[in-house]
This record gives sequence, structure tokens and C-alpha cells, in this order.
Amino acid sequence: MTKEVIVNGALGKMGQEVVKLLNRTDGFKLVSAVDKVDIGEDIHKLLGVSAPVVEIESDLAEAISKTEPDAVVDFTTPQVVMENIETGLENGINMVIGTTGITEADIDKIEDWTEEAEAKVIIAPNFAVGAILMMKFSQMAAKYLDQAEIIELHHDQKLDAPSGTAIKTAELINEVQNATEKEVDEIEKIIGARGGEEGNINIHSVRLSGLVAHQEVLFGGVGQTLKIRHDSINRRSFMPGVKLALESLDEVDGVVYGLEKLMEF
Ligand SMILES: NC(=O)C1=CN([C@@H]2O[C@H](COP(=O)(O)OP(=O)(O)OC[C@H]3O[C@@H](n4cnc5c(N)ncnc54)[C@H](OP(=O)(O)O)[C@@H]3O)[C@@H](O)[C@H]2O)C=CC1
Ligand SMILES: O=C(O)C1=N[C@H](C(=O)O)C[C@H](O)C1
Repeated sequence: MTKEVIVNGALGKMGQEVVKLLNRTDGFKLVSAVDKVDIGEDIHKLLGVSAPVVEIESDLAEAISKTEPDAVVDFTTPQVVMENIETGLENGINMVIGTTGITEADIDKIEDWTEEAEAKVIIAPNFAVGAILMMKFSQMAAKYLDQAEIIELHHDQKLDAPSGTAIKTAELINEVQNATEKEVDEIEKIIGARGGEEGNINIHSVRLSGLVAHQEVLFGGVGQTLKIRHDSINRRSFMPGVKLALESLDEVDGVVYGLEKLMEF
């Protein structure tokens, strides 16, 4: 059966890719596109996609009530993502969330909402399979190497820092690493030079035009270092993960946090 999908943030960098994914993939149909500008315009025409007209809507709740979709895919902003999830779930709609900025406390809240709504939510800070492997390998390495720092590098239009992927990676490392106390009293001569801290892990955020989404996890041990790096060189890298999440909605319950939960290891 064809899955009918709304893309929220459809004019954004990721939203556009998802619209194209739905168009080229059998079994999926875009039924509405929601964003803040170009309201009433045909999203397919704007993106140069040859497909039936789908007008851009300004309001997610209205788009849901007009189209009654099987799922909403959300790539908007950390500021509005919780409101969007609440709107989707209030209407009993399953959601696939790529937008970052969702905290552990937010997940507790979303779990409550899904129970009330009897709907499901899949949240993935990163939909690129290679990035999932980078996080998994980092967690494996952290059992054996006691020190780690993360450098995440992104395009200069990214609003949030550090990236959702870096936070999730630090959480995974913190779960298993035997953190050692720092042996020196550091003096930070320029504030922020040592990056931000998530648990025991320092995270450094680089923003430059020319970049897409990249991350290095650096480990240190006695007399050795290990570097694990992933590069998304374009946004199509995230699409197999988005497709997997949409396909998995029928099989999951409640809230799933992390694409790795849908993969076999
Ligand atoms: N999980 C993953 O694999 C990935 C996650 N991301 C995350 O996805 C999010 C979006 O990234 P990206 O596409 O690069 O960002 P963009 O800024 O390119 O796109 C966001 C879009 O959402 C629109 N928007 C903002 N508020 C609303 C709203 N209330 N309702 C509907 N649309 C809205 C924006 O409009 P306007 O510009 O006018 O504000 C914009 O068109 C970020 O959090 C990013 O970190 C990104 C890549 C991969
Ligand atoms: O904003 C982006 O571009 C990305 N955001 C996600 C994040 O914050 O981790 C995923 C990926 O890194 C691209």
C-alpha cells in the first residue's frame, strides 16, 4: 500500500531531498508540503520535479486535517520541532523526526504523548548509515581507550552547535568509557578553546562553507591515538535512512531514538 507523507520544512535543504526521495521511490506519495514561504506554490515545480501539483501549506495541523497522511517527516528547526511533534501526535499521526535539538527530557515527554495518541515517532539525529557506524565504532573503541574528544564540522548555515550527532556520540561514549580525572588544571586563555563538554567528552564545532556534515572522534591511550571519521559529502547520504524509518513505522512501538535501533548489528 502506498504510504502518504507530509514533509514539514519542505523548502529546507533536507526537506527538498525528502520531497525528491518520495517522488523517485515506489510505495510513497507526497500529499502535502509545509514551510514558511512560497505558500500556495507547487513544491514539485519549485524543485524541478515532474510530479502532480502539491501546494505548499503554512500550517502543519491544517495540512494534516486536509490530507490525513500516514506519516509526517520533519526537518525544521530545534526551536519548533517539539511543537510539530505535539501537533502530529495530537492528530494521531506517526512521525519521522530528523530535526535536532531533542533532549532526554523531551523524549520522556514524547513518550507520554505517543501513549496517549497511540502513534509512533522515530527520531534520528543522523540518518546516514555511515554516521551510525561511526557512532557504534566509537562506542566500541571507548571501552578500551579512556580519553576521547569530538570534532564536528558542518556547513556555515547550520543553526545549532554542537550537532545532534556529536551529542549522541558523546552520550554513547559516556555510557561505556572509564572516564579518568583530568591530570592538569587547564587554563583556557580564549573562552571556548577547549570546546563544550557533554559528560567527560569535549566537543569542538567547526562551521565553514564548502562543508556538508562531517565528524571525527579522536581517542587517546598510552602511546597511541585512534581517529574515526565520517563524511556526508551530500544530503542524499541521509535518504536511505529516512526511507528505512518510514518503512519501519509499521513495525515499531512508541518512540524510537536512533536509527541504529532499526538496523541489525
Ligand atoms: N537527522 C539527520 O540525518 C539530519 C538532520 N538535520 C537537521 O534537520 C534540521 C533541518 O536542517 P536543514 O534542512 O539543513 O535546515 P534548513 O534551514 O535548510 O531547513 C529548515 C526548513 O524548515 C523551515 N521551517 C522553520 N520553521 C518552520 C515551521 N515552524 N514550520 C514549517 N517549516 C519551518 C525553514 O524555513 P526558513 O528557512 O524560512 O526558516 C526551512 O525551510 C536541522 O535541525 C538539522 O540539524 C540535517 C541534516 C541531516
Ligand atoms: O544540520 C545538518 O546539516 C546536520 N544535522 C544533523 C546533526 O546536527 O547532527 C545531522 C548531520 O550532522 C547534518
